[in-house]
Amino acid sequence: MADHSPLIEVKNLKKYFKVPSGMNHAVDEVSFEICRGQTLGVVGESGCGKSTLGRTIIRLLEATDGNVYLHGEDITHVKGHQLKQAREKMQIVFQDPYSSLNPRLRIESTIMEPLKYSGRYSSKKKMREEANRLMELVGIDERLRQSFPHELDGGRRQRVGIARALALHPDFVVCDEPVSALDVSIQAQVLNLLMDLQEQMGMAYMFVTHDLSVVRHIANDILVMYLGQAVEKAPTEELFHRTLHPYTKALLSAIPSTDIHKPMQRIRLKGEITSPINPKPGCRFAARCPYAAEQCRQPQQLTEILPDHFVKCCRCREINGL
Ligand SMILES: Nc1ncnc2c1ncn2[C@@H]1O[C@H](COP(=O)(O)OP(=O)(O)OP(=O)(O)O)[C@@H](O)[C@H]1O
Repeated sequence: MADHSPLIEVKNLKKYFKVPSGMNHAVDEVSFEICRGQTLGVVGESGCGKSTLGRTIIRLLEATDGNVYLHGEDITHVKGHQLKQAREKMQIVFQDPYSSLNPRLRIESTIMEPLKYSGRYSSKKKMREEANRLMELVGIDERLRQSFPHELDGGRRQRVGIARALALHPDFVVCDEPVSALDVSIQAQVLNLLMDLQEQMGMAYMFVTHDLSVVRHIANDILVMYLGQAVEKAPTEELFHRTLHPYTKALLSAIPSTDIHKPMQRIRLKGEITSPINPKPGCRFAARCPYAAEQCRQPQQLTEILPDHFVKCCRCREINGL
């Protein structure tokens, strides 16, 4: 029977950075859940807080406020042994497989590192066997296992990054732009590998990207971020077919249409991007929004406008004729 309880639950998560001119609200009250075997795509422009969100959830950064629950257990501030356990269950695949791999470690040793750290293996032989199993799982040829990272191409390096992330059987994986540094011809192979592994192992993915065609292919649900906040969240096809937030409409209009009968009208945003440092309480998109009005100066709530379709825009019903 399918398990519909959330594997990972994020509630009102905030991550602020202190900067000389004030506080950068990099992640501001973001909430969502992901169930086992499901993928949440997180999209938005550069600097909107996607990576900070992922890193805060898996405890690479300390949350300013809010909570993260893994299998229902609050792991936001756990320490010591509990933190080690939580970290093993939550892993990350980085964008640039080259800079995230130690150039002096051979591939096999790279994959054995987390196995060593876990203390779960009684001998080097057992660790090596497990590393070999992992390399086979991600399709790294036996002849490449003693190579150094610089001897592999980008796609194979990313396979190593994936094997390393999966070494301790995580339940939740943040995939932070895992294919954007790769050639287009290799991207599909790595995406298919991630999807196959998810099917076999049942992990939940948070898939960070600015490439909307990638996310449409891989995600069950999509969360759109703008300057640290979630502005729209819906199941993937619902979001593409019934886009409700003015920012998401602009974002999707940038994807080239494959339907010659429905050419997409590109919406070009004008106006200044609001600063994430000490932002005012109203809608952060208002300065660039063609529908901005007086009421947008008020704090906005993420509201369920249609079943399972949430939007943070007080004019949403009006501008979409709902
Ligand atoms: N260590 C840090 N100290 C101060 N500010 C930071 C730090 N890390 C990120 N930021 C700021 O937090 C905000 C969100 O950055 P983040 O890298 O999470 O965005 P992103 O959406 O992942 O961008 P990209 O797609 O370019 O990776 C930005 O304003 C960034 O300048």
